[in-house]
Amino acid sequence: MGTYLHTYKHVPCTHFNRVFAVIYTCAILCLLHHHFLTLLRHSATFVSAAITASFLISDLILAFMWATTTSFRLCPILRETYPENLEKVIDRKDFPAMDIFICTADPYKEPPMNVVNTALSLMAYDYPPEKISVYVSDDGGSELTLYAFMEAAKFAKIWLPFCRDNNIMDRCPEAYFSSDRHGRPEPESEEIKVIYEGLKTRVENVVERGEVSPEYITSEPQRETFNKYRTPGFSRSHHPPIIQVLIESSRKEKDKMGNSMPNLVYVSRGKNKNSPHHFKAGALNCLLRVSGVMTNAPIVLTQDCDMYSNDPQTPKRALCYICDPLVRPELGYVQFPQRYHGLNKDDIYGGEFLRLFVANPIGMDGLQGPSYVGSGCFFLRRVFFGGPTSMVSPEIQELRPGHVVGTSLTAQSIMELAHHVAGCNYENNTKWGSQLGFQYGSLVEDYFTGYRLQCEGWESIFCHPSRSAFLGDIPISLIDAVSQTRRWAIGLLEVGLSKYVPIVYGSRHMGPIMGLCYTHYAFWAILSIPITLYSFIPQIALLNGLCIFPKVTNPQFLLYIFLVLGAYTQDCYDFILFDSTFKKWWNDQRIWLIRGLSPYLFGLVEFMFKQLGIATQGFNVTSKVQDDKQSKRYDQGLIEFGIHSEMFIPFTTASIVNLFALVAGLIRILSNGNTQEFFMQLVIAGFGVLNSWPIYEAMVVRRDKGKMSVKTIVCSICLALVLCGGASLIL
Ligand SMILES: O=c1ccn([C@@H]2O[C@H](COP(=O)(O)OP(=O)(O)O[C@H]3O[C@H](CO)[C@@H](O)[C@H](O)[C@H]3O)[C@@H](O)[C@H]2O)c(=O)[nH]1
Ligand SMILES: [Mn+2]
Repeated sequence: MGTYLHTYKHVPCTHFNRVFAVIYTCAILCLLHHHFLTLLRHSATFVSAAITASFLISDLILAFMWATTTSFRLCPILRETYPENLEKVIDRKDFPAMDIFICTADPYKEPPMNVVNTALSLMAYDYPPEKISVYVSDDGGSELTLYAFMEAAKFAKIWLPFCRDNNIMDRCPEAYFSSDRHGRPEPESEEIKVIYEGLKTRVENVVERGEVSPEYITSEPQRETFNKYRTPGFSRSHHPPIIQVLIESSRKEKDKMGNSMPNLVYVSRGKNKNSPHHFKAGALNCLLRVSGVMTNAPIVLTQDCDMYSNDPQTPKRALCYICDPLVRPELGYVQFPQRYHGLNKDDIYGGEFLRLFVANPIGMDGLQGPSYVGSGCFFLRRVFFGGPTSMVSPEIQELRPGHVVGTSLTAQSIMELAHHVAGCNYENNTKWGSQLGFQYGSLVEDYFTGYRLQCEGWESIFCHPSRSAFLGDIPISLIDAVSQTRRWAIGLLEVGLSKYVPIVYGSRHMGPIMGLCYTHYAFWAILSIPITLYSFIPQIALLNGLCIFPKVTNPQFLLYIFLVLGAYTQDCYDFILFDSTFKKWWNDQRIWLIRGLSPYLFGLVEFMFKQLGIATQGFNVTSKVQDDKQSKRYDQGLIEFGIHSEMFIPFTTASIVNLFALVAGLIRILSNGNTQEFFMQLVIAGFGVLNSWPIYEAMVVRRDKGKMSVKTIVCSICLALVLCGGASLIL
């Protein structure tokens, strides 16, 4: 292999994809043409015109989304890295320094013990420790999190040498101790486990009590620090900045074996009820500044608090691109995919987001590179300060990307400046959030930031090694899953309909195909329109004996079959191609329908409210707490409804209407023997019923706590009756 640091190859089916795209486009045009003609010629009544128009709109949206999806299939590439060759190109002592950012926002939704595990796994990277600085942003402003990290700092002195000396792969303690390790256990692992369990018990006790009780506070400086959280008027949304250096590498702080340690810094940025704090983007910008003042490493890794490292080689893989002597000067970031642990066998909530996190980035990798997905991304710090050829300077010298930090982190001048740049009013009248740092103005700051960077001319690379670089938590209840998707849908629309409309602005700066890729995400929410129309109109028409699709003998019928089967087969093929399974695909297509009828729909409505100035929810953090019974039901593959939510009503109503329609349609056929006319409507209703199976089970069969609530069922039945009854009056 020589001394290649990385190679790439094209995905095998690319030529086929291109040819298929042309054929499929022709078929779409035929269908749209047919819809137009019907609308013009055969719309005798208002009802038939309305039905034709709604299918025209639906099919236009589906065609548009299909075209955007196709842009990911035109030039996909697969890369490979060779970290074992890295040290032939660059000396270990010349590895660039790295600032690692971990964000957490709520000690009750994001248990501090998990955050600590993430931090430890990253501190234990196979990388010169003195070059690593881990910054933890605590948006929850919580002494619980700080306490957990104080304890973790002590444990790190044992854990890091243990991992290094035994060359452990699972450097996240929880993952290491809970995996069944085959063969001989590492020496000392039992003693370390006892120490780890002690740490865990203390942290969990403290979290349970909701405060750090006096017996856990061992020194006067510690007491002073915790007192900061207890001053009158202190709340998570209103407090001065708190910065605590827990491990300082240069202060000769050594681990148990006498080796250097990485820096570990806790930051809870200042907040004030009157100024917006911009959620995660605000937290990251604060860390960019604080780290800029303290270490100013040229490489920055952003990490969600639940995304622990699963492979200690990861930073070296990133260096394979960043330190490649032949690298393009526009390289801005290396993105690793978000992967998850604890998915159930067939991934009932489609939580893997295979398309979003694997297939699409592979598609964009052959163009200008993948979008940024919020976690697992190694940036060059320089990208946060303007385009590759047009530097934007920060307000103060110390924040410039090339600035060299001389003194110790804890020097008084440095600490003062760090507190200053972490203050809640620091950003007023500055360029942070627009021209500097992570972008403000969207609930998906990751997508928006990546998009703006690529428009500025930065390129990116997708690194997808076979052993996942990071593993995170996924939502294991339906309400969490749909709430997360709703937040994304809103955030994406915020970008899609801002002054940076991807199809116009994006295409102008990155070319039409990249523009289409970004457009695809921006308009997820409008998929709710065709999905909702197709879930109700054919079925209600069938209930009322109204035939709205071509007969089986009509050539138009073949067109429909080709379009539907073509899209579904290609979708399924992608899953198989990227090492997934048929069953996962099946669940994914079901959750796609549910998303259309729930988070996308609600996201679209909420976005419109937001435009009208009606207050809506902000960044609602996804819960990472695991309830044992709930986890068990998840592992059994049961969908968790449990509580009542208005978000469950549309798809439950749809499942009822589809069932009514299928039964009524079958009765009609049995009584007059004519299958031809209603065949397509029957198939659609049948497909709906097939997809709704778990919903019926949750309504009638299940007895566990995750079954559907009576309130949801009653509301949905009423709504279904109103819809069907209302329709029979009009039709
Ligand atoms: O005010 C906030 C809100 C959130 N977070 C952190 O942001 C991260 C992501 O939050 P989470 O609730 O896990 O959201 P997800 O929807 O699971 O996250 C996905 O979507 C987000 C954008 O909506 C991206 O930022 C994430 O990287 C991506 O994993 C977590 O570490 C939070 O602690 C903050 O630091 N401050
Ligand atoms: Mn998350």
